[in-house]
Amino acid sequence: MVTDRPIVVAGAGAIGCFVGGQLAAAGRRVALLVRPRVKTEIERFGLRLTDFDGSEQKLDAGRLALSEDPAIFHSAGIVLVTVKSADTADIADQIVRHAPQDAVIVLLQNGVGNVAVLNERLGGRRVLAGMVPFNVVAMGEGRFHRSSSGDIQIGEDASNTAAALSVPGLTMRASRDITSVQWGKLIINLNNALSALSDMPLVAQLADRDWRRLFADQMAEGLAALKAAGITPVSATPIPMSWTPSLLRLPDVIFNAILGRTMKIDPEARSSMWQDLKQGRTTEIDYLQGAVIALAEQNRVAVPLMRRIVALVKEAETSGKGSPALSPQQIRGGA
Ligand SMILES: NC(=O)C1=CN([C@@H]2O[C@H](COP(=O)(O)OP(=O)(O)OC[C@H]3O[C@@H](n4cnc5c(N)ncnc54)[C@H](OP(=O)(O)O)[C@@H]3O)[C@@H](O)[C@H]2O)C=CC1
Ligand SMILES: CC(C)(CO)C(=O)C(=O)O
Repeated sequence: MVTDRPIVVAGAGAIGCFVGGQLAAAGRRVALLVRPRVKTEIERFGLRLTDFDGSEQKLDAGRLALSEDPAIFHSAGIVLVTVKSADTADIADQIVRHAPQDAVIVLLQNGVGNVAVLNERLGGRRVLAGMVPFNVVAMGEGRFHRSSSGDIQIGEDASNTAAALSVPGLTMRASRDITSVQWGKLIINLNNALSALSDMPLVAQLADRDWRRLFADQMAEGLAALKAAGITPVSATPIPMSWTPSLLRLPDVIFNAILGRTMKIDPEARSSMWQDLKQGRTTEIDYLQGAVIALAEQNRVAVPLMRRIVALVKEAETSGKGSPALSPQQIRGGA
């Protein structure tokens, strides 16, 4: 059975180390395909997984197999793809070369296009799309901090892979409509760019009505583009998608009371795009805003704010100086 074989994390960074670490802590056989710097970090410090609720797990490096060699896929039962979207095609080619034909491939990535890239390259293999609602920040010295709540969702399958991957501290739920769930997450991920441009932690940013109005305006453009394309996103949060822009525009006191009751986010949460700018890496903007802009173009929907945000993120990528720490007014600038 594939579930008796190791779970291999393909490209372990923030999400891969946290998810792989939770599975290993629960006694699953886990192997991480890692870059040399991540391997050295884990070998030196082990893994320390901290959570927004204050819980913590520590694992010695010996509890996981670590390698930078894709031959590590050779006996995989399940492969968790946790690379950034731009690396999906490369990792797919490595999976084709090294993983057994019957391994189940599960995508734990943002964006909606990765599943097609994998299906195209992995023709005939079992590929399940997924959606990770929570935030993980790589804090250094082997610490990976989950700073917000929510359960991972993956596509439903006959073998119930979601149940096979659920352990204490990490629940995966099966979804019958994972594509709509991924679109719902993409709409939330439109804020990754604002978080990256603001240089603010998510909690501080969401506590400020000017930032929320900007997020709501961008989200309204996104929802209009999806509607024109006939896509009905499923909310990735406990709040229905169609209410979210109005909710974001509410005064601080009311918004904070609703947020506090529906989601847990701690002060350390930062979007993955903020982490990319900080580390001088190319962001996933083309796979997030880019996917919506493509739909908007096909359906002649105007998305001027989103286009301006893409231009600002690209400028920040080119400058290589991390977040430009812009204000909402500076971002609105030419839109
Ligand atoms: N971080 C978060 O809070 C969340 C992230 N996500 C999504 O999850 C996905 C992963 O994000 P995240 O974990 O933050 O990304 P990271 O960049 O932290 O992790 C990806 C890791 O994969 C490595 N990698 C890429 N290709 C290979 C390869 N061929 N062999 C070995 N290692 C490789 C990267 O190394 P290198 O950088 O050197 O290429 C990097 O260390 C993204 O789609 C993101 O949008 C979703 C929800 C929340
Ligand atoms: C923060 C979060 C969970 C939502 O925007 C995310 O998906 C990311 O950082 O990429």
